[in-house]
Amino acid sequence: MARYELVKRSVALITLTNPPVNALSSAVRHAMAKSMEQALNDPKVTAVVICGENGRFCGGADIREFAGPLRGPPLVPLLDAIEAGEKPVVAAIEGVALGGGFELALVCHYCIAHFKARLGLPEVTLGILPAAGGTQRLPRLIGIPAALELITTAKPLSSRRVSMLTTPCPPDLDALLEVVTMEVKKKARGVMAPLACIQAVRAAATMPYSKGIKRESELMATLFNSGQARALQYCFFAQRTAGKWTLPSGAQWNNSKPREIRSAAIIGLGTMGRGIVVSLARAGISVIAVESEKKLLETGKQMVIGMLERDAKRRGVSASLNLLKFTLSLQDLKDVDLVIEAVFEDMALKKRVFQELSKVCRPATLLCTNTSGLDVDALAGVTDRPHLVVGMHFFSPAHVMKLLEVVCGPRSSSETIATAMSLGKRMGKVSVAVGNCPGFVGNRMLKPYLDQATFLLEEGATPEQIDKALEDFGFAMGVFRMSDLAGLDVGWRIRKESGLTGPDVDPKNPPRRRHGRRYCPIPDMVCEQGRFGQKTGRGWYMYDKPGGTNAKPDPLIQNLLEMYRSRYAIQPRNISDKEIIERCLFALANEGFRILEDGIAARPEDIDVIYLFGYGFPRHRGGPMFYASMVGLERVLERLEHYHQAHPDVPHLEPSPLLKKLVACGSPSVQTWREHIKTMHSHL
Ligand SMILES: C/C=C(\C)C(=O)SCCNC(=O)CCNC(=O)[C@H](O)C(C)(C)COP(=O)(O)OP(=O)(O)OC[C@H]1O[C@@H](n2cnc3c(N)ncnc32)[C@H](O)[C@@H]1OP(=O)(O)O
Repeated sequence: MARYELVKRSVALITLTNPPVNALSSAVRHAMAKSMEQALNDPKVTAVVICGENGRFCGGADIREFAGPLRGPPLVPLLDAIEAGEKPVVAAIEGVALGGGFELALVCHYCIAHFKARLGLPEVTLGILPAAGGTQRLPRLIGIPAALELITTAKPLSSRRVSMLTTPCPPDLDALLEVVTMEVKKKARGVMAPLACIQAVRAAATMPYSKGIKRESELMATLFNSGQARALQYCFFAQRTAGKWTLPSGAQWNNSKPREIRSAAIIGLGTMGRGIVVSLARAGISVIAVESEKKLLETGKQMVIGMLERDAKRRGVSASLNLLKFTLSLQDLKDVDLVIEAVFEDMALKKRVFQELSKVCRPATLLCTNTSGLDVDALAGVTDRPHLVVGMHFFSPAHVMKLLEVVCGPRSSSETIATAMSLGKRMGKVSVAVGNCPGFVGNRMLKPYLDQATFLLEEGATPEQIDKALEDFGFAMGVFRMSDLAGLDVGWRIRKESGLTGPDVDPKNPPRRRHGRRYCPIPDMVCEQGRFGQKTGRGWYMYDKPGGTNAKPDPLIQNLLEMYRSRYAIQPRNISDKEIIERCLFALANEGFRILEDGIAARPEDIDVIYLFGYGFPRHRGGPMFYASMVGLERVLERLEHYHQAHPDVPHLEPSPLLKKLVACGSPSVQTWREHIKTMHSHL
């Protein structure tokens, strides 16, 4: 846990040895305390060097230990003792010095850092604050403005006995803190940890060290047991768990070898295709982009080049334009390692593309589809290599959004899945393996969520009221603003294709029940007026111009809602924010439980990661499944039963069997749900 060596008969070298990141677990703290004592007591030792094994100084406290009672020596006295020691202590930093690791470096009298080392205080991302002296020593060392920036983000430095310094303080401290508070509130709506960080730094500026450190620990005590801290720490592990896919066959992330992908092709240079080309080129992969018409090819080419050049400028690197080739001919794809189809969301068209690819590409080429919800296996079925077909569902804009759903068809081989997952990682995506069903995980869950929002409109709410409730909950965008951004015509087309709406529907009296369940025709009525969202300058809101982003409530929508309600004799009622949140989010989580039952997602963490990275679910709420567990499964069940009784024609509100089962088992923690799903069927 910490190795002690005497070097050159006078220097004690203490090496932290806790792979993979040398986290400060209780065993490490214990070993460090012992080693420090040995060094300080040995008259031969004139100086101490602390470093970490395997090129990593220290990743901070062991986050896994947060869930249990404190064991072993606490960190603060250990660090205070190092700082106060009579012998000079040097932190030799390679790799990372994060959180407690950085605070350890801060108490050392000298720091030597490799130029590639990353030093920072990421505690806020876990819903807590740097409570091993970080908020007290850092402002003393680098001043309030820089410390504030680092504590709410991350950065470097070194010195000695920092707690003895006075904090350099700007004359307009209150104004500065006010500005930072406003910024933090705007960026991280409702998140407690950054605000507590600001209070702790205020203490560094206004109190002596002994009082400041006390304030730091009080603030930490409030955060440490908060639901937000639990949610953010859950997210940290969920993100890492999500990459660890596993199939019922036993094939999984650590026993399936991905293929090396050197060249790829993208079919279709629409918004999605362009984003995927940029992501691939940025990852250093040669890309051939294919379009069906010269004009579309030229437009797509110019857009891709512009995107890559702007991106390279921002990152201070040169744009990898030499990796790109643009063509109108599928014949050019005969030698590529992998193809991603990103054509229009039309099954017949996609099938034609896959049949063509089967003929053109060499037999070993992987064929992937970027469909957002169509049957991946039906596409595999028209090829000569169903085992090499897999879904790679990117989210728009694909060069920005981190999420990638890797859709495993029943015939996708483990090597194919491993390759798609590994390619996603190489492109900097958070990849989650999911099963094949309409809408996969993300879009399948979106339906009940959107349905509830539109039912609430019928019953008396407005788009802005619903959006405000969701934004106050923490979503970056409410459901109607998000729909305007994505384009309302996409859902309209899908509803038409699935027979839910179309020319047979009486436009004057559209029925409110379709396919045997409640249906809200308002979204269709909005589309019939040519209101497709931001791109047309009108949607659920109005915008200054087509493509505008500044959403304003539109009196025409208000009129439409009033006329609609009076046509169907609906008496509008006052709807509380609580009802909005419960109906939208419990319906969302309820579908998540069904997805787990159906074996479309392997674990709740996968669903939560999809919602965090693909749908703007607030991280400090942990994701829909974690949120349900925090509310209490019993309460979620009771509320769903209540709403289902009030709306029996909405099957999505009927509590899922898995939710009932978990409640019957005493509402176990989200991390153990998997044990209760084990016996169920898996589509992965
Ligand atoms: C009070 C609070 C105090 C004093 C604190 O210090 S709070 C902790 C502050 N530290 C952090 O938030 C750092 C968290 N870790 C990371 O950001 C990254 O893991 C890393 C930059 C250190 C390394 O990144 P990378 O090389 O990509 O590796 P992974 O992220 O995949 O991690 C490898 C495995 O190590 C586990 N891990 C990482 N950090 C910790 C930690 N601090 N405590 C416990 N475990 C940690 C991580 O979960 C991975 O585990 P497996 O998935 O492989 O099982």
